[in-house]
Amino acid sequence: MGYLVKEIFYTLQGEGAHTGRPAVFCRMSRCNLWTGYEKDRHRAICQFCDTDFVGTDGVGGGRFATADELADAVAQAWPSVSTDHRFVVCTGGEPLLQLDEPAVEALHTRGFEVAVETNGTRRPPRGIDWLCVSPKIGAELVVTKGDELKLVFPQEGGDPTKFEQLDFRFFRLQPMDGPELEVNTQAAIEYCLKNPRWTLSLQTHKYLGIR
Ligand SMILES: C[S@@+](CC[C@H](N)C(=O)[O-])C[C@H]1O[C@@H](n2cnc3c(N)ncnc32)[C@H](O)[C@@H]1O
Ligand SMILES: Nc1nc2[nH]cc(C(=O)O)c2c(=O)[nH]1
Ligand code: SF4
Ligand SMILES: [Mg+2]
Repeated sequence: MGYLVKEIFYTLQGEGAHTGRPAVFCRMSRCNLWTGYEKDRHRAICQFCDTDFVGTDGVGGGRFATADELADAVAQAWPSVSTDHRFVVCTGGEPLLQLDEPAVEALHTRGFEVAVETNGTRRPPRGIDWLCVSPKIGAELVVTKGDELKLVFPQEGGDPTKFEQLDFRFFRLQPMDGPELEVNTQAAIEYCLKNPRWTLSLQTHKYLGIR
């Protein structure tokens, strides 16, 4: 068993409410909505993924046998020994296939606030400090409350009004990256202007040229 991790790296959170905040990203391997192989993309439930989450071969990646080993690797990526302002974003792939309560506890023990980016198809363990759910049309959403709902926009059959009654503090539209990014960004801007409950989330790291 253990935890399979694609990569662990330190950068600024690029998206959502914590945009600009220094964070260690712990990108877990594997997803339940796509194999991660290009040959399978056309038949995946989630077809627009911008991420390589296959294997454990990225910077800082590997197989960590225990929660303590995983949390030690995350702590090692934080630039100072000071535990002030420590922040980890668990993402993937789909982190909730692997992230469990012992891992969250081990990260807390090392002074980390724990954020998660999830597709919302798996129940989160207790103790997560910031839960960002990004629903995928065609996949059952089981996580109906959290801190931030970040809808990639537009998605066929993904009218934002479908999500407005859920129990989140922030509702964001994130333009779908890909060949239509510019058009999608304009559409998201227009949607937010007309429906002010929704606010724009840009993938600022891509504009800044950081990871
Ligand atoms: C790679 S996913 C990993 C976490 C989780 N599997 C999920 O989907 O939320 C991280 C974030 O990137 C978003 N994302 C993935 N591909 C995107 C794209 N082409 N354009 C905009 N956002 C995208 C996801 O919706 C999610 O909010
Ligand atoms: N800088 C930066 N911010 C991010 N926010 C969410 C990301 C993700 O892939 O989950 C991500 C990422 O890959 N890089
Ligand atoms: S659910 Fe997340 S990690 Fe999985 S394929 Fe979609 S965007 Fe990528
Ligand atoms: Mg990303």
